[in-house]
Amino acid sequence: MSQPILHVSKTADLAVLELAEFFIRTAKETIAKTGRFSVALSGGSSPKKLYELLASPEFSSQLDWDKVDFFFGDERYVPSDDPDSNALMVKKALFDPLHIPAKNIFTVDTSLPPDEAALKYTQAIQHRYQAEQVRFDLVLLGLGDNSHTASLFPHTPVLHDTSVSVKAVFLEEQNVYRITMTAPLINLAHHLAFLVYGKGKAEAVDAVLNGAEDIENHPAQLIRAAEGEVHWFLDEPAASVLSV
Ligand SMILES: O=C1O[C@H](COP(=O)(O)O)[C@@H](O)[C@H](O)[C@H]1O
Repeated sequence: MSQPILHVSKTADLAVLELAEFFIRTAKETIAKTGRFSVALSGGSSPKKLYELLASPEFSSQLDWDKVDFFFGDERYVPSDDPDSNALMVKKALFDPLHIPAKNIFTVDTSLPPDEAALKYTQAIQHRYQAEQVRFDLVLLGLGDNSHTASLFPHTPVLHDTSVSVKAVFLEEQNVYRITMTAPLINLAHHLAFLVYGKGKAEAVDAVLNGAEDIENHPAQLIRAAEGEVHWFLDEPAASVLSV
């Protein structure tokens, strides 16, 4: 299993720029080899800058976006027009500006009950890959200050789920459901890329990368590429307590 590859930039904007360049390079190489590029996007607030940069003329002109299939590593269990929706954030930042066709966007149907939404999403992913093994070309990930990634939150049953699928998870503290890819599904990706910036994430970054194994408290430790590479795009504040 390969070691994480760290890309530490002076500022958040520079970390986003380096990840945008990595995204385009990886997508072009994959499309040249296979004809398409499948990516599972992360949500929350950190990646909004990335999606807006990818939608800018400087970057959007570098890729045949019609050859990209967009999925979501996780989704909040809210209506599609809810401000907390990851898909709505990406729609505004990337899909609408680039006029991405609906046929290439695979979102979680949160109008269904949580478990049905998760099952339907699992089936949508399996259908896209047909009989081949479900391996995303790239999965983008964030990191919460509590070491969650996607919606793999501390002390939730999904941390021990060994299936290659999407599951519904109930977050007792927030009294909300989330829909998330399991770690085994994420780990099958050819490339995994975390985007983490800000001093508030520094302790979590160090605990995940250098701390003792403790997936209950630091679920992002579950992210270990089966055969691919795990990249961390960090700014200096987020990397500031990394024990060398
Ligand atoms: O709730 C979520 O949190 C993580 C981290 O978000 P960030 O804004 O702190 O980077 C995000 O990756 C995930 O997609 C989202 O649902």
